[in-house]
Formats: sequence, structure tokens, C-alpha cells
Amino acid sequence: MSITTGDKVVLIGTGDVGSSYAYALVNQGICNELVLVDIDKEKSEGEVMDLNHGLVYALSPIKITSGTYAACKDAAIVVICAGAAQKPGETRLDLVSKNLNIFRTIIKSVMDSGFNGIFLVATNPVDILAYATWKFSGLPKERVIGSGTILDTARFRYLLSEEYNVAPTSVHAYIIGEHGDSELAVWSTANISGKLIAPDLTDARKEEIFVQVRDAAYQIIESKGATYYGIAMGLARITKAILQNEEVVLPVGSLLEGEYGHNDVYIGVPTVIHRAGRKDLVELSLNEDEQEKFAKSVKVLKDIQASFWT
Ligand SMILES: NC(=O)C1=CN([C@@H]2O[C@H](COP(=O)(O)OP(=O)(O)OC[C@H]3O[C@@H](n4cnc5c(N)ncnc54)[C@H](O)[C@@H]3O)[C@@H](O)[C@H]2O)C=CC1
Ligand SMILES: CC(=O)C(=O)O
Repeated sequence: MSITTGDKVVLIGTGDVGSSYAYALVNQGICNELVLVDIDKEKSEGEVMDLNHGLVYALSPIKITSGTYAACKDAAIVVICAGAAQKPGETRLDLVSKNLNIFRTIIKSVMDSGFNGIFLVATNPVDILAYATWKFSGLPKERVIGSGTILDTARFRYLLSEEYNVAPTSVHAYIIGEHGDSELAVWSTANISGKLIAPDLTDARKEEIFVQVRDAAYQIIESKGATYYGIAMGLARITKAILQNEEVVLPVGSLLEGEYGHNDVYIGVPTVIHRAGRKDLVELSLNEDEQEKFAKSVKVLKDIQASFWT
């Protein structure tokens, strides 16, 4: 059966991340139908009311309702932001057991609806949960995408744009690996308009910038309790790339099948995104140090996978 067309999006989980994503979708005119689902129905209904009250000022018309899993049947994309979030001092990986259990129920409910579209997963630990979504749904890998390092890469590009006083869009640089503590910056290819950045910066400065990226979530959670605007805009960007068949390269969570020398793991790598979901992966030419760090990041994720899937 061919993939569902149209541009209906169903959002599961309307907490801080989900509601910010919905707000970004409406403001950017990315889809024409949005259904909000949450175990806390009152919360999703409240979000729907609030969003609808801004519609007269929205970029383009959009129908926003709250609903049940039945709404997934003809959805082009189901975006999952449901589940527990980190509390101060917790890592993303600390959430794994709780959120895996939630995902078992959610993915079954979505698939039972007759869903035939693309999953986009944001809940943490996002790489493990994207892998779980792929396993639980039985959908082809192309149709299960994690948010991967879309946010970490945006943080990296922002910090470099501040360092060099250029727009973040003119900085071409990637964070790859786990969306979490074992991620890495690909300094060897980072550039501004083709000019390599690495030779310009001392090792100490590079490390400082990387640590700011890696630990940004901890800092924001400590100061305001949660992070949501950055990821919401990243999710909106991925949604737009899918619905508009952009074939743009974005650093998302994709299944590796031999790329970068690894297999059977969802992890953040530059990936071509189009209307059928994920297309090819872009294999960056990593130097030896980056290859080693990437392998360590893969191992962190695979060790966790091994404790849930034998
Ligand atoms: N991938 C990324 O880069 C980022 C991921 N996140 C992750 O996103 C997730 C959501 O974070 P927040 O929105 O801040 O949390 P939140 O606590 O504000 O919202 C979670 C929502 O999920 C709902 N929910 C829980 N169980 C459910 C179920 N079984 N079915 C449907 N809905 C259910 C809750 O009612 C709540 O509305 C967390 O896991 C967080 O770590 C957060 C920021 C960045
Ligand atoms: C919470 C989280 O995953 C982030 O802000 O990176």
C-alpha cells in the first residue's frame, strides 16, 4: 500500500515540547490539519482552544482539533513528544524504561488505527525510542525518523555564528551521534562558506564550544525546568522538509545499516529528507578521532538496546 498523502499531522503528547511544536507549525503554515492527542485530554483540549484563538493571525488556514488515536489512520506524519522529561540532574538515558513502556502502548495504538505514514520521534532518549518505534511498528526504516541531533546541531551552528558574527544559516557544521552525553562535533568538516573553522580555533576553544552544546540541556533545565522552543523549531523544520518533499539534508536520527561502519542503531547523522521520509544518509569523512568518538557513541546506544532487545 502506498504511503498516505496529504498534510495531516497528528501530535501525540502536548506538554511543553508538543505544544511549542504545534505553535511553530501554525505560525509557519506548515500543514493544513493538526490533531492533538494526549493522555491528559483536558490539556490537549486546552491547547487546541488556545491555538485556535490565534488562527485569525496565522500564516495560512489550518484545522486544529483534539482527538484520539483513530485520527492517525489518514495522517501523513505522527509526531511523538509524549512521555517523561528529564528533571534537574537526570540524563536522557535515565528516562529509558519509563518511556519505552509508554511507547509500547502508543505505537500499538497508532498502528491499530491503520496508520500508513511517517513517524517523527522526539521523546528522550530519542535514539533508543526511534529504534523502538521502528521495531514496534514494523514500518520500513525510511518511515521512522528520530529528531536525532537536529537540536544539538542548531546549538552548535548558533554558537559558531556568535563566534564569527555570521548568520547561523551560513555556518555548515554538524553534531552527530547520540542526542546525549556521548555526541560529538565534526570539527574536521565544519566551515563557513567553504572556509574550514577548525584551523582557526585553539583546541581549548573548540572544547569550550562543544561542552556548551553538549551540556546546554542541563543548563536550561536547571534554569527554567525544561527545553522546548529549540526542539519545537527543529521538529517543525523536519515536518516541512517531509511535507514539501524538500530533499534537504538534516541531522536526524536514522537507522544505520553499514553506514559509518555500524549497524542496527538509530543515531544522529546528516540525512536526506523527502516526502517518503528518510532517503539516503550522508556519510561525512570523519577523521580518526571523530570515528573513535562516533564508535563510542554507537556503543552507548547499543549497550542499552541490548538490555531491551536480545
Ligand atoms: N529530542 C529532543 O531534542 C528533545 C526531547 N525532549 C523530550 O521530549 C519529551 C517531552 O518533554 P516535555 O514536553 O517537556 O514533557 P511534558 O511533561 O511537558 O509533556 C509530556 C506530555 O506527554 C503526555 N503523556 C505522557 N504519557 C502519555 C501517553 N501514554 N500517551 C499520550 N500522552 C502522554 C503528558 O500528559 C504530557 O502532556 C521528553 O522525553 C523530553 O526529554 C525535550 C527536549 C528536546
Ligand atoms: C532535553 C533535551 O534533550 C535537549 O534540550 O537537548
